[in-house]
Amino acid sequence: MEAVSVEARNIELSYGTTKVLRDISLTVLPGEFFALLGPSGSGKSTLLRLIAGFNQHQAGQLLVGGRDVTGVPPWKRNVGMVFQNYALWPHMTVAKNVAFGLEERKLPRDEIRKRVDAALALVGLSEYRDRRPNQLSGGQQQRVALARTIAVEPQVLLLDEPLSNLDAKLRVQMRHELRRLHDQLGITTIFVTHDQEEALTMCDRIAVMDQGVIQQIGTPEELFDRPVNRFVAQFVGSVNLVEGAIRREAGRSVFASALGDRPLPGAMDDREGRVELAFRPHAVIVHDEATANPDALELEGVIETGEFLGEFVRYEIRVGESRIIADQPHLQGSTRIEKGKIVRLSIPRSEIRLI
Ligand SMILES: Nc1ncnc2c1ncn2[C@@H]1O[C@H](COP(=O)(O)OP(=O)(O)OP(=O)(O)O)[C@@H](O)[C@H]1O
Repeated sequence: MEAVSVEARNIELSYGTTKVLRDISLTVLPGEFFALLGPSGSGKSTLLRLIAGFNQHQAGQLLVGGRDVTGVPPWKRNVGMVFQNYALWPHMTVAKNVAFGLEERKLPRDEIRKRVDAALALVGLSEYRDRRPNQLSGGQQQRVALARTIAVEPQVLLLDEPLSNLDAKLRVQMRHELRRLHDQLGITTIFVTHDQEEALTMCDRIAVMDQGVIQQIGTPEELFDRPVNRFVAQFVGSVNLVEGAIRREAGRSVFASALGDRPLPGAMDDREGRVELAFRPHAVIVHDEATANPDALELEGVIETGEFLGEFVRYEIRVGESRIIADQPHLQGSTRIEKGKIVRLSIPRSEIRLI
């Protein structure tokens, strides 16, 4: 089946007087694996249910495969949704659960058998066809829900937090399985999650949502390296954010903030006035001696805490009136820097963004 695009144009949706989606515009390309990422209440499920046809918008347009589907009921949309709680029939076998939607559609028996077999094989559950849902693990139930949705051969696959009911290890494993399944089917897939790691690891592109507004759309690398605002910088990965003002002084840019007055690395920006400096904890280099590197922001601080996280140590370092988080890789045998020690920090110019 040919993959289709999904396009939202200036969509507005309110429940009563509460605005839940504001001016939503996005295009999911044919065959793309696309995430809607945001905190609880940001409107991502509402948008997904709108694409499925369970919600109606008050303004704007929704197009699937270039066709306006406004007002078209869910069962006529050729869109398949996997719900967070799987919604399997407890009294039916796995095979029956998968066949259910096909029987509803009154497909010939042979066709139903063929599609059920293919869908179960695809999710690796052929041997479990005669079990009931309560005889399966959470991950297996998840796969039945997927098989059931895939069996009806939808043009668009919608996944609402499909991994949130699984334990941590299985969640990571299912990420790979879902991605593999998507790549095999080539089906346009929209995935709702509040877990940034899930979105970054699995998806081609991500729309970050907050309070019913799309904050930024981009590839995982674009969102991580070039967040457009404070919200995206904080939500996608961890970040040091320092508010301050830049002024020109003797041909150099000086950044005045709770860190103190610090010269900025040369040619970083000729902007003046209020800005927010953003840099990732892993971009901070902690050392004993000042380096006077003209291509880095140089700071001095005192170690307040050092948290051992296995691959790295996360230090909280007091700099002036502010605190900086610095993640330092941990190698075999290296010891943690003790509390109270004075250290130098340098942040390479290329790792600093002005927001
Ligand atoms: N049927 C409804 N009636 C009124 N308000 C609703 C309804 N459904 C959702 N809302 C509100 O709409 C907003 C967005 O909800 P939505 O479920 O889309 O968010 P979400 O980002 O998916 O969050 P979560 O991850 O918690 O599901 C919330 O403030 C919620 O309280």
